[in-house]
Parts: sequence; structure tokens; C-alpha cells
Amino acid sequence: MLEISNLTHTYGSGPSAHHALGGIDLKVAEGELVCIVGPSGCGKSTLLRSIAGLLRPSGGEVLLNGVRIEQTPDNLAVVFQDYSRSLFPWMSVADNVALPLRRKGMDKKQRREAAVEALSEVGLEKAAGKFPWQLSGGMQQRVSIARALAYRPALMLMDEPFGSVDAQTREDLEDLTLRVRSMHNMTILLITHDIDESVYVGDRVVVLSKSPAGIVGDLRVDLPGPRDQITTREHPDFVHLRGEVGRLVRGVPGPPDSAAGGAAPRSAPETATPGADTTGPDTDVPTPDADTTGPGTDDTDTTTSDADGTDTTTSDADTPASGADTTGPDGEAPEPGAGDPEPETDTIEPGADTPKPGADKDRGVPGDTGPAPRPERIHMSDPQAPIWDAIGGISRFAALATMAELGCADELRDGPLSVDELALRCGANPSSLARVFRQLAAMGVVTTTTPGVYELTEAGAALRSDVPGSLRPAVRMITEDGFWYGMGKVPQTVRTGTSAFVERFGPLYGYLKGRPEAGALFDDYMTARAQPFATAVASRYDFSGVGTVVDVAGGKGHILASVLKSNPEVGGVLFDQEQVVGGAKEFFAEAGLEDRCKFVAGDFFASVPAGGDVYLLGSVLHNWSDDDCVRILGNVREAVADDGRVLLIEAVVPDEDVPHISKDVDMRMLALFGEGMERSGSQYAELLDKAGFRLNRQLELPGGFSIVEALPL
Ligand SMILES: Nc1ncnc2c1ncn2[C@@H]1O[C@H](COP(=O)(O)OP(=O)(O)OP(=O)(O)O)[C@@H](O)[C@H]1O
Ligand SMILES: C[S@@+](CC[C@H](N)C(=O)[O-])C[C@H]1O[C@@H](n2cnc3c(N)ncnc32)[C@H](O)[C@@H]1O
Repeated sequence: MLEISNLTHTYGSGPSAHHALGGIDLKVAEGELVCIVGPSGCGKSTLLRSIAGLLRPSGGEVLLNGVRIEQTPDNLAVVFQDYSRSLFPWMSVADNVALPLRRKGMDKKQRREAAVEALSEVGLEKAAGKFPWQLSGGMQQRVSIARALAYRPALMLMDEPFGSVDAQTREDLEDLTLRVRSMHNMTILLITHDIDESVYVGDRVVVLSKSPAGIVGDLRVDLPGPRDQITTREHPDFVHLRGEVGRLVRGVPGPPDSAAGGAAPRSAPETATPGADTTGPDTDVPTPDADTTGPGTDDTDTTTSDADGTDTTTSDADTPASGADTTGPDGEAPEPGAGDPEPETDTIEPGADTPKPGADKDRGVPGDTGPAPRPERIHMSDPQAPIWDAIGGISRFAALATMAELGCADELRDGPLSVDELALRCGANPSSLARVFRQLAAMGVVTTTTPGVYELTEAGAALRSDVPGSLRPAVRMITEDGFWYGMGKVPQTVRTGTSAFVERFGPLYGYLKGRPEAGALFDDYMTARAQPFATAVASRYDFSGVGTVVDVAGGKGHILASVLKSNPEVGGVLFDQEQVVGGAKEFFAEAGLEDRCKFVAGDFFASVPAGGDVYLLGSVLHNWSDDDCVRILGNVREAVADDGRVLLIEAVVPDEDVPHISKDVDMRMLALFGEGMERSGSQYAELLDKAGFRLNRQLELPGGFSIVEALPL
């Protein structure tokens, strides 16, 4: 069905050439679910894009049902990680699913029926009439899967499909994938970073080496079916396999009888058989029509239409609009506007996790060199699980705070160190530090190379002080004396209705002004926190025709800086308090943007700089009471021209009781500001209305934040 022969790809040429694929041979049989894992950056997406016909490989060939793939074939579907970019926000869920079916020649009624059927297969029949932005992240990804299912592709490619949802949703989506695969006997190639996931969902796990990627392991997963999240993951064969895959990914030698122990890579079996979960009927005959299809060639821009119907061009060719053709808006679909309910998004959580202690030892494998740490899944049937998990969170945070405070990540920058050496360098007690590192390894922040020797994982590297958007200040800010006091006193705050922090220390911004070290930490914390969405503001919002963007209370101006970088014709004004503006100037100078920005110090309760076309307020209103917000917005209304725009960037609270970052941030607002709070879309609409604006639309950003766009009344 899928045959890949000697596939090679090199990006660029000459001294800067990068050999991404080093000769891949792989066969996938009909009805198989094959997972591809490998170190970050090894070439997994390059492989997938070559199969999808989105990239022309330098050598070799890919055959799908005997036909050489030269461009995106019609009988192929792709589900990408970034669901928010793969669904059209102005189309209902059913219309999104039905859209690609037009190319199958189905009439409107047939398309509708197929969409409703696919939606019911993913448990979303009730959401058919909603817009994607009214659904949680997990639900949106189910819509993407339904769209792929609806036209019954011969092959479904999934690129980190569950990478942007929380741990619980991820498990649900894994099970959904197994279910629909079994219903339709689908052939699926799934790329994942998650070793446990690959073993849990795969019939086979193919492991790629560092680039240039080659296959270093091809392991058949024979686990008793049907698989389920608890018993399958506890099964000794599962534990063993995940250890093997983990070692192969890391290139760590295993015991002689393991796939990782043998020097020779395992080759793909000649005839693969679908896994135990597959019970469904034969697949429908693939018909010409495909999901997805973004750009036909690599490195091209993907043009999609924005919610207002204007075309916007996003430059990330890696995530084209999946599951749909990239034609313009569907005339049948209504356009979301003011007064529409706000979207919900799942919290994007870095799953905390603990490998099963001793699990590998049971198989005679040195336990510490096991697979990638994954959060221990607290037994979901345990009614106390959410409480124990929250209590455990404090212990895990204590370990993280110690690492950040002592600067351990900086010491580990150049490679692994023993705990004794680290303790010496960081000024710590070795046996105490060893206990902290045992916990950090379980959390996936560091990993053990040999017993007692640790190196940073990708997550841990984010705590280095020298990386852009370092998370070290974010962790340190939480344990800053006043912050810590405020969080501990939330019960008192709730009892009295007045922030215990404010009662003791006065308003937060005065507190920070009087403590320059804490103030600098706070500004860096804000910078790091906005990192996931700062670039998205610049790439997803259309700034064409805009002369000046005023970043009101912009902090160091990281969002403005990224807008300026992506829009060379735009000029900026960074407005904040006197003591903050200095740090912003330095930040802009380092980015080489100081000539394109004016820096204005002031108080937004008095006035804000006039003359801007767009006024940006990032995480500003959430610090203040409704009355204060109306005063700030009133001053913005004074400053903005009648044809100007205001963009609020906030974590908008969803109506449903789903986990959401806004609810975490809101607890901090409660603790530190008392009257500051996270708000729902309708609450923002009300505030804006009082200040002379109308909420025009809401665009989602990664990480649970949104742009709320308002226009002067
Ligand atoms: N368009 C491009 N131009 C130049 N180099 C590229 C391009 N796309 C990818 N690369 C490089 O090729 C290598 C493989 O990238 P690819 O995205 O395929 O890896 P990956 O395994 O999917 O990564 P990750 O696990 O981090 O998602 C990386 O070193 C990457 O920097
Ligand atoms: C939560 S931070 C947000 C920073 C940035 N916009 C972001 O998105 O990360 C709020 C900002 O409001 C600024 N601020 C607080 N009171 C202010 C005032 N009265 N006038 C102007 N700025 C103020 C603070 O200095 C701080 O930079």
C-alpha cells in the first residue's frame, strides 16, 4: 500500500546544506497503524511531507497503492498538530468537515450526511452547527479527524496530532484514533514525540536516528487487545517495548536481546499485519479527494482567509490548512461577529509524569536509563486523583524552583554532570540535590545518562538563563516572597474579598517599583509567558495598511517587537511605566528594532499616546477592576482614530467547566490584585461597550490566549 524506497532529502546546498533524510526504506501494509518516533529535528516531518507530496525529496520514491507520489495525492488525508490553523473559523463544524467532499462530486445533502456521520463517529454530532472557535482544543482536533474520516482516505497521515492538547484529552484522542481505525480498517502513519503514545497506538513503531534520519528500529507491537489506557500501559510487554523504543531514540545501548542492544537496525517486516484493535470492515475504495492540502511544494506560503474574509498569508508552510482545500470562505457559512459566544480552548499543559520506578529493572534493564519520562497516570478511576495531583504539584514545583534558584540548568548547559559536581558548582548539599534531581528526572526536566549523572531535556533547557524566552524568571517569580505570600493567602483573600497581598504590600506595581530585582524578574516572566503567542499575534493578525501600533502597558514590548519584525512597514510606540520603559529600550536595541519604535513613559489612568492605528493591550485589563478597565479603555478611545482598532490579548475564560489557562491565571489575579480577573468574551464586550468600542471578533492564539478585536463605536 505505502512503499518508501531509499528516500533522501537535503535542504539547501553547499556548506549550509542539511541532510535531513539519509535513505529511508519503509513499507506500510493496508490497515496498519505505524508510528514514527525519533529525536527532535531528526526529519520526521520531512518524511511525512515527502509522503504527503508537500515536498519533493532529493532522491528515492514513495509509492501509494503502486502510484508514485509526485504531488499531494487525492486519496490521502493529513491531520496536523495545529488544529486552530487547520479549521476555517468562519465555517460551522459540519461545513468544515463537508468542504473537501465537494471534490468528490457529492451533492450538498450527501456532503451533509457524510459530515454528520463522521462527526458522530468522533462523538461530536451535537457540535455540527457550532463554529470551531466555540469548541475546546481537543474537540477541534476531533473535528479535524472527522474531516479526514469523512472522505475515507486510503492513507491518513498524522503529524503530532495530539501535541497541542492536555494529557487527558490526548488519551481520549489516542483511543478515538484506535476506534476509528478499527471501524474503517484505516491505514495510518502517525508521527509523535511521545514514546508511550507510539507503543500505545501503534501496530509497529519505527524509530528514526538523528539527522540524516535513517531507520534504527522497527518494532512490532503485539499487545493484547482491546487496548485501554490503564491496563495496556501496565502490561509488562508495553513497559518493555517503551524501554526499547526509548533507548533506540536516545541511541543508548540496551541489553543484548533488545532491539536497542543489537548493532544492526531492524528492518521493516515484509508483510505487516494490522494490530489487534483492528476489527472493522474493509476500507472503502479510495476515491479522488483528499484532505488537506496545503501548498504543493515545500517552503511556500499558505494562503488562507481570515475570519473577516480577507486573505492573510502565513509563512509557516509546515502547517497548511489540513483536511480542507485552501479555497476561500464558504458562502453558506455565517460569519462570527460581535456577541457570539467566546471560544473555549484546552489548557496546553506540559504533562507532568513519572516513569514507573523499577519497571525496567524487572526486565533486567538499568532502570535509570529508561524511556522518556512521562507523567505517571494517576488511576483515572480513583476519585481522589485530582486532589492528589494538585498536592503533588507543589512537590514537583519545589524541585523545579530549586533547580531555577540554584542555576542548575546553566551548569548543565554543556552536557551531563554528576550530582556531586553539580552540587559543587551550584553551592548545594549533594545528597539533598540528588533527591531533587530524582524528582526532576521523573518530571522529564532532566534525564539520566548513567546513574547519578544528569543532562537537560528539551524542557529543562528552557530553564537556562541564556536561551531566548528563558523560563527561569517565570519559575523564580512564583517563589518571590510577595508572590508566594499572596498565593498562600488566597483563602484569606476569598474570605475578606480583599487581596491579602495588597493589604500587606500595597498594589503589585508599586511593590515591584520599590523592588527593582523583583520588577526585572516580573518583566522577564511576562516576556517568557507571552513567548508562545507573541509571534502568532504578528503572523495571524493582518497588520497590512497599519502605520503605527501603540503597545499600551507593553512591558518589555515583546509582542510589539514581534509585530515589527514581521511587518517592516509598521512603526511602534511602547508605552509603560517609567521604570519598565528602560528595560524595553534595551530589549528593542538587542533586537535591532530601536529605530522603529518610540518609548513613552506614563500612566494609562491619565492618558495614552495618541496617533496610533492599532492599540495593543496585552494582559493589561486582567489586572484591573471593571471600573479601572473602563477608565483605561476610555483613555484609549480618546487616543485612537475613529477608523482605528484595539486588540486585547487575554486568556478569555470559556463558559464550560473545562481546564483552561485563564483559570490558572485568574487565581493569580485573585491573589495579587484582588479586583483584577480573567473575563469571558461577553464580559469584555460589556467593558468595551462602556468605553465606546464594540467587540468585533475574537481570534485564538496558541497557549489558550486570544486576540479580542474592538472597533470604535
Ligand atoms: N525548509 C527547511 N529548510 C532547511 N532546513 C530544514 C527545513 N525544514 C526542516 N529543516 C531541517 O531539517 C531537519 C529535520 O526537520 P524536521 O522538521 O523534518 O524534523 P522533525 O523530526 O519533524 O523535528 P521535530 O521533532 O522537532 O518536530 C531539522 O534539522 C530542520 O532544521
Ligand atoms: C501584566 S503586564 C503585561 C505586559 C505586556 N503587555 C504583556 O503582554 O506581557 C502589565 C503591564 O502594565 C504596566 N502598568 C501597570 N500600571 C500601569 C500604569 N498605571 N500605566 C501604564 N502602565 C502600567 C506594568 O508596568 C506592566 O508592564
